[in-house]
Order: sequence, then C-alpha cells, then structure tokens
Amino acid sequence: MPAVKTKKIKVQQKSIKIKTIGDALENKAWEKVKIKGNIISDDGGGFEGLIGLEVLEEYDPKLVETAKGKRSRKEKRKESKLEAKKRKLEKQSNSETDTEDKSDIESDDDAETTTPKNRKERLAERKLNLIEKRKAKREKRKQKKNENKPDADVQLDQSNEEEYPPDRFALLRPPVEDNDVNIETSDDETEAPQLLNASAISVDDLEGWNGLGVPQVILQAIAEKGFKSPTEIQAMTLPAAILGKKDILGAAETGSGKTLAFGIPLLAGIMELKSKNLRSGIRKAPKVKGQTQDVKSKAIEEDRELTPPPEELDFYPSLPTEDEASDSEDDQEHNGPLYAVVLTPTRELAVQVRDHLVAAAKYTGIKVAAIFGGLAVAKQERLLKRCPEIVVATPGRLWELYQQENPHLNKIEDISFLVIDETDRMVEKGHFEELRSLLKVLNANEEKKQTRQNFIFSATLTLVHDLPDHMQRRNVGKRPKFIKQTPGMKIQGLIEELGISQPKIVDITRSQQTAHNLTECRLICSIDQKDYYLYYFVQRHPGRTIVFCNSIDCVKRLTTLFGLLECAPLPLHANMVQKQRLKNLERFRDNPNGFLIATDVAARGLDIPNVEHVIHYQVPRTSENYVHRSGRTARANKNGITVMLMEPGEVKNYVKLYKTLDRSEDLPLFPVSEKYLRAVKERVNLAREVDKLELKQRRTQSEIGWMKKHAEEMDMIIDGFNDESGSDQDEDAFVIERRRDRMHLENIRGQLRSLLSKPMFPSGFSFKYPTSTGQLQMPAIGNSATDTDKGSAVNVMKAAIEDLKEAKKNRNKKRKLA
Ligand SMILES: Nc1ncnc2c1ncn2[C@@H]1O[C@H](COP(=O)(O)OP(=O)(O)OP(=O)(O)O)[C@@H](O)[C@H]1O
Repeated sequence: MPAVKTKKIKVQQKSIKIKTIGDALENKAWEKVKIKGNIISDDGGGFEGLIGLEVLEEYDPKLVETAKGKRSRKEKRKESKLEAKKRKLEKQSNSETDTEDKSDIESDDDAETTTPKNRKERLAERKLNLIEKRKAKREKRKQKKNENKPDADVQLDQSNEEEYPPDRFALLRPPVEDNDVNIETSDDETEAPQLLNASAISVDDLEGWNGLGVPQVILQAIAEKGFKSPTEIQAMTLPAAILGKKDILGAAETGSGKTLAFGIPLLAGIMELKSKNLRSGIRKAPKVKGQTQDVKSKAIEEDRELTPPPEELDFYPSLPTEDEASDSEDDQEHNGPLYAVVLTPTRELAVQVRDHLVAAAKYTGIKVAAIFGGLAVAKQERLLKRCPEIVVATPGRLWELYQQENPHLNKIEDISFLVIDETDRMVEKGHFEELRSLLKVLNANEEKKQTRQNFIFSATLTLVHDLPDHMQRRNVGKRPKFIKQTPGMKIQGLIEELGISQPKIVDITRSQQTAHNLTECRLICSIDQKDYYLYYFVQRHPGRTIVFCNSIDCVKRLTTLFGLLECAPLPLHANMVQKQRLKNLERFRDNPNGFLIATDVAARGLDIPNVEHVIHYQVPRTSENYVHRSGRTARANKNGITVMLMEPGEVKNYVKLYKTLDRSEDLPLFPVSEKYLRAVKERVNLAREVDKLELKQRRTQSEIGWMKKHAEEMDMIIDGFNDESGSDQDEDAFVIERRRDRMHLENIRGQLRSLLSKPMFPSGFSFKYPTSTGQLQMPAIGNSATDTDKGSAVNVMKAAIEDLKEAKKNRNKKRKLA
C-alpha cells in the first residue's frame, strides 16, 4: 500500500466499517467524508475535500476513524509517538530547502507537538521562501526570453520542467495561496477565487493551476481567456478527475465554472488516449462489485500505470496543422474515434458548452461538434462526418441520429467520457426519455461501463424537497410511512441510475443554493400591476435584464406590450424557430441594455456576461427553477440582483420555495419610488390599449380575408369590404366602425409616442427612496460612484437592506427600553 502524506487530517465520520472496495461500494462508498486539509498520495491523485470512502481505504485506512474496538487508544498513541519520532529525525536530516515539503506532510501528531508560534513562524518563513523563489524563477525566465527567444516547442518543454519538477508530490501540492482557503467547507462564504480577468495573460501567471494535472497546451488556452487561477469547484475536482480518473459528481453554485471542471479533464483524457493511440478506455481495470482484494490491488496498480505524469500529457505528438487536419478529415470519414459525449438539456446550452470546449481545446487539435434539434439533420450529419472527438448534444437529436445508424454516433457504446450537465433536470421523470434509452446503450457492456469516466454536474444536484402535503398528512403516528429524501439519497439514486462506479463527490453549494453575491428581493403587487412594476424597473434601472415567465403565452404578451413601449424586448421560448432563438440570444449578448423575455428554456446554464438583473415575472414553479433563473446573473463573482414579482395567488408557491431554499427570513421588498408610478401607469395603459385595438384589427382583417377568399371561390360580391376606397359604401355600419377603430388606434398611438419621447425620470432625479426609518435614503456607495452606479438596482436594494437592519435594531432598542 503506498505511503500517504497528510497534513492535519481529520475525518468526521463516526463509525465506518469498510474493509474492501467491494464493501465500500456496497456500503454506499460514495458517502461524504469531511476532511480537513489535503490528502496527498504518491500515486498521482490529490483527493482533497469530500471524497468517496474507498479512496481513503485504498490509501490509508488509518485516516478513517473506524468502528469501536478496531484499535485500542493505547496502540494509537504508541503509533503516533513513533511517527512523531520518525518525523523529528527526518526533519533534522533534511536541508533547509526542504522546509516547504516537510510542513506539507505533517501528521496530526506532529501538529500537536508543535507550538502554534513555531508553526506560524514556519509558515511565514515558507511563504517568504516561496515568494523569493518565484521571483528568481520569473526573472530567470524573462532573462532567457530576452536573450534568446526559443521556438514554441522548446519553450513548452522548458516550462514543463519548471512547472512540474521531478518531485511528484510537488505536483499534487495545492498552490500556496490556496493553503489559506479552506476548501472543505460547503456552507461557509469564504472568499471565492478571483474570477474573470478577461484579458489574456501569460502562461507564467498561471501558478494557481499548478499541480492539478492540466496539460500545458490547455493552460495556454486558459491563459488566453485570462483565468489566472481555477475556481473552487475546478480546484477540487481536476486532480481527482485528471490524475485519479475518478467519476465526478459536482455541485457548485451557478456561474462557478463547472463547464471547465468537466471540460478540462475531457480534453486531458482524450489527449492521453490519443498519445497512446488508443480509441477508447480511460480506466483500464474495471472495479466490479465483489472482486477480491488481489484483483483490486492489481486494478489499482494498472490504474496507476494508466496515469502518466503531466509532462507526458503535455506531449501531443500528432497535433495536426489546420491544413493537415482538413486533409486527414477527408481521408478518415467516419473513421476517427468518438471519445466523449456531453449531454445538455437545451439547445442553447449545447452551443455554449461547445464554444467553451472549443476555446479550451484551441491548441490540442481536438474537434468538438454540437448536435441538437431544430436545425437541419443533413447539416449535422456533415458535421459528424468529420469525426469530432467530442460531441455535445441534446438527448433527443442524439438518440434520433443514433437510431438512424449514423456511423460516428454508433460508436457511443465505446466512449471513454460521459458528461451529463444539469443532471438533476435531465433525469427528471417525464423529461428526456431519450436519455434513458441512451444510458441503456451506454451501460449495456459492463466492462466498457467501468472504463468510462463520468461527470455529473449541476448547481442543484443536492437540492431536496419537503414531502408533498398529502404525504405529510399521512405521516402521522410513530412509524412514518414516507421519508423525506436527503441529499445523500438523491446522490445514491443518481449513482445507481447512471451507472457510476468510482465517484468523487464535491458539494460546495450553500444551503440557500443561490450564488453568494446575488442580491435577492421581491415586489408584492396584484396581477394587473405586474406590468407597471416591470416597466418601472427596466426604465429606472437600465442594464442587461432577463425576465422569466412561466408560460410561452406570457412571453408573447409581454414581448408585444414592451415592444409597444419601445423597450426592444427579445423573446425566447420553445415554440420559436431555432435560428431565431439563437439570433435573439446573440442580440441580447451584444447589447449592454439587452432585454430578454424568456421561459425556463433560458433558465439553465446560459452564460451571458454581465447580466445585471433577473426578474421573475411569476413565482417559479420549482425551487430549482428559481435557483437557475436567478443564476443567470451574479456569475463569476460579479454582483447581480433578482426580483420576484409576486401576487397574492402565488404566496403558496413562494412559501414552498422559501422553505426548500432554507431561508429563515422573507426576501426583502424592492423599493419603488411611488412618485413615478402614475407616469408609468399612463404609458403602460396606453400600450395595453394599443395592443388591444391592434389585436381587434388583426382579427377583423383575417375574418375579411377569409370571407373574401370564399366569396371569390363562389363568384360572389359582398358589400362593405372595400372601405379603403372611401366612396360609395360610406354608409355601411361595419365600415364606419372599422374606420372609427382605426382612427382611435392612430390617436392612442400618437399619445403613446408623445409620452415615450419624453424622459420619465427628470434629469436630477435624486435616486432617494423613502425608507422604513422615515429618512430619504441614498444608496450607500463610494463618493466616486457615478449617477448610474448610484441608481443601480443592486445598490438601491443593498441600501434598502441596510436600512431594514437599522430599523430592526431601533425597534429592538425601543422594546428593551420599554
Ligand atoms: N478559472 C476561471 N477563472 C475565471 N473565470 C472562469 C474560470 N472558469 C470559468 N470561468 C468563467 O466563469 C463563467 C461561468 O462559468 P460556467 O458557465 O462554467 O458556470 P457554471 O458553474 O456551469 O454555471 P451554471 O450552473 O449556471 O451552468 C464563464 O464565463 C467562464 O468563462
């Protein structure tokens, strides 16, 4: 058994009786274990955070607090003393430069014997040393570059050497900055790593990515994106996925970089297989339930053999140039292997995931294609002829083409990687029946199933609901009939349903589920008033906004209304032609004041930068929808606000949502300046009137058209249809009414136009709101803030929340005094 080097390891699991991997699997080996610090193993896997128990079992059973009586306390103490002695001896014999390594491999006992002061000093010293070293390295590199600019290949090799010194433990050590970040926490709000520095940076600046096993060619693409360091979910899953070849079940808040958390391992794994000229297989030795220990140890050995050091992953000998690639494409029609399938619930998400993968694969020569419904099958078949190594698809179209025996897709039985994005949505009953059919095909061969690496991701993977009312009512008495599902049960269900075998589970969602920098609030109003408040909001707080509705009809109505109000709304729903859907998304992306009105088809996964506001025109039907809709803003550590418009009939849904999302307090109310509501109402009412009259006109028009057509067919002449001439049929009542309607419509249109040409909020609008403390509140932000900043919905709401807190304090004070 390989030695394990640990730092301050503490397993918080009370009684676990697992001796073998078989046992581990049978005993829900995926069960969460919280580990403080990092387990660093010498077989190439860094298994930080929450991990499957079998990992612990394989590397060091001592790390698991076993059931009572396994080892006596005395024995334990004896052992730890011995270890402490050993380490002391080692320390003495090592040179000063090894200080860093030693502190990383301290055991529990070591930590006990060292005084806190010494430890602090040592850490400070280590940091200083590191900074010095890095400075020296950087300068060396700069000098080298300036002196003699080597060609690209040589440069790659050199940086490999520097990034990955021969000491393999160094590869697995987390970046130094990360030492301060407690990555094991799932509920706390420790600062997330800095996201989105959109300008390109040099690969040298990517120290944060060291030790995760990311090949250099992928790092190059990451540098171009400006991603200095991995996000938390990436840091926690990449080593286990790339070096440990684990299946990953990942839950992290919306906008936290889950796409690359599975995208990078896919690309790294494919590069590895290609460099070995293998068409499939990533974990050579399957670990099947009930295998004997001997076979298992052998499997582990072979696994290790399959995990090359990252230097090897970086070497990609057959990287074709663009010309070569297109030549070879023609030669190898339908011949190239299919390595990975990524399944997404919506077409737009498939396009987006493809784009993210293409960007990360820029220097790898790996081809990616997106296959989804709504576009011509022939075109997609042409794409598949080029044998993309990765196919991103929606289940429906993939299954359709598979059934039509598309030669490339017929290789899905052999794929080495399967990703199911937004998994909880994909496996919902009644949706994506094709996914179940696909899974049957994928899991038909047990051996292939075991070698395949699976990635299961969603922001709401571990979100569970209360029992429905009727079940709760029947759950009386001592023995409850129904049990509320726990996150563990949900995960277990997914593992069984999807056929996952070697999972690492990472759940870093907060119990509230939404993104940490999202400001949430609501607006209570009647159904009729919703349009007023929505119009008020978009006028008062310009910025990229998505409005979510519960139905397509609602999207259509709002699109017409807000079109009349000259807000340039862009609709997005499932009944639209696919090309138009993609075009509208593109337009929304390009306009900083874009205004998208969508159904839940846009709720999941879409990553549109700088969406400032998400408005729920209706209370979402499920908590998942609320989390994902709201997650279109406040992405990548940016601020964002979500406002829920709520009418009395929706209170029940709101309460459910509030309970499921573990809220202890009601969402605060968004402040509205009533003074301007009259102007808002006037405009919206006129627009509604125009809408009504236009609809009437359209109906009459189509009736006339229908009657004219039939009259022509029957060679009949009907009086009163040709009112355009304005001559001999003036006396016809029908014609007169139509003419009146038309004039009325023109008149109202004119009024609306005139109102819309004037600004609704006069210049010098104070941005002040009457507050609950009775004062006029100015959004609390720095002096240098521009007027637009002051008026930003997030700042207005934050100020209102502060005010609420103040008011509460005052109330409590008064109560105490009384
Ligand atoms: N390491 C990184 N550093 C900076 N930005 C990153 C990093 N990784 C990803 N991003 C950016 O963060 C944004 C969100 O990423 P992504 O779409 O993968 O989030 P997600 O977790 O999948 O969200 P959702 O749950 O909504 O699907 C993207 O714009 C992506 O480019």
